[in-house]
Amino acid sequence: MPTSLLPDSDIAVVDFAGFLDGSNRQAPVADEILDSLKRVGFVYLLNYGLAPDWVDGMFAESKSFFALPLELKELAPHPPSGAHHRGYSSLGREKIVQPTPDGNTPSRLTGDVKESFECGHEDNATSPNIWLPDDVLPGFKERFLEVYAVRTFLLRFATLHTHERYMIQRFHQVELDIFRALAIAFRLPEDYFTQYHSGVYNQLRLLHYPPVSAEALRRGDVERITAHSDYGSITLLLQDAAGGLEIENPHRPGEFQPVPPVPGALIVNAADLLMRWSNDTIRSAVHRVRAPACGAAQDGLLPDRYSIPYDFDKIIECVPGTWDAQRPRKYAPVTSGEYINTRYAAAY
Ligand SMILES: O=C(O)CCC(=O)C(=O)O
Ligand SMILES: [Fe+2]
Repeated sequence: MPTSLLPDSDIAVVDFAGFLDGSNRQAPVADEILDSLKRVGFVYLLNYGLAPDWVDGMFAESKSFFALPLELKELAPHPPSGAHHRGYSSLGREKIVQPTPDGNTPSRLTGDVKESFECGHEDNATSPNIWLPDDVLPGFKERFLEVYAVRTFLLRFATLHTHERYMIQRFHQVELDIFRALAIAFRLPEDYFTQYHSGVYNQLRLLHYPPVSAEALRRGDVERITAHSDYGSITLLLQDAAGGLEIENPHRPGEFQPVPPVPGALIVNAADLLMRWSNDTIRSAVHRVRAPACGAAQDGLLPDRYSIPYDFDKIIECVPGTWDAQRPRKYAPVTSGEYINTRYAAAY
């Protein structure tokens, strides 16, 4: 059984510590994660391996970036095409769209009420990073890259290597741990998924949703981020306490339920390629950011919301055990770069 389910939600809150320290590597931790991803496509992880003060530092970094005047943020402009998804996108530039079941991509006239900054691995030659000039926000680039590769001392290795320090890719390491758990839950070799996740094609996004009228959001006149499913394999999402994230109710399509902030938790949500990879046994849930049930100030405005999604790529053929003569493979193998670039290209 899941560690717990939130009230009014089907999403499990799973303590990952036992998996990381090796004391609970088999079921139930791995099974709970897979179970929640199959039922709802989302799971919360506690004690997932990133220190709370480091996460706070990421949000502080994000706030200093977005607090810059527009003309300075525009010194790292996102290119006109969404296929090169890097740099700064001002309010309304990104218009997330969800393909219809027949595969068409609708176009949108107005953009999401959010601004974003995207960055990836420095070794990704197909989508080079776009940085601000060094003197605009000194140290920003270095601190950002630290997310990918940082010399650090992780507690969980402390007992094994007490006097060494490790070059570690922090988010990437979390990703690999989650995929190890998923492989165990699928009763596959532990490296079944990790071998496809080099980390080079991953991206980190800083998102800022400025104050907006709660009423206008509820009426659907404006969107913070419109209903969509994610494109890659999984997304790791850090959200602040503002609220507003919702997923489509797995039992009542078309209705949405909140994914409320859980202090200290990382949200893990399965994306389209993992759904495809699992022959649709895992859900890639449609989600959006609207107005939380409470939270608007007296003037009717919702406060700022900051979130930090990190997502992945690679690719992708149906996992053994999810298909057989009765339930044939639904999808041919696909390379994720190709698939993901098509989806981002449609959003600009
Ligand atoms: O801000 C959020 O919490 C949602 C972000 C999101 O869904 C995305 O970037 O795909
Ligand atoms: Fe998303």
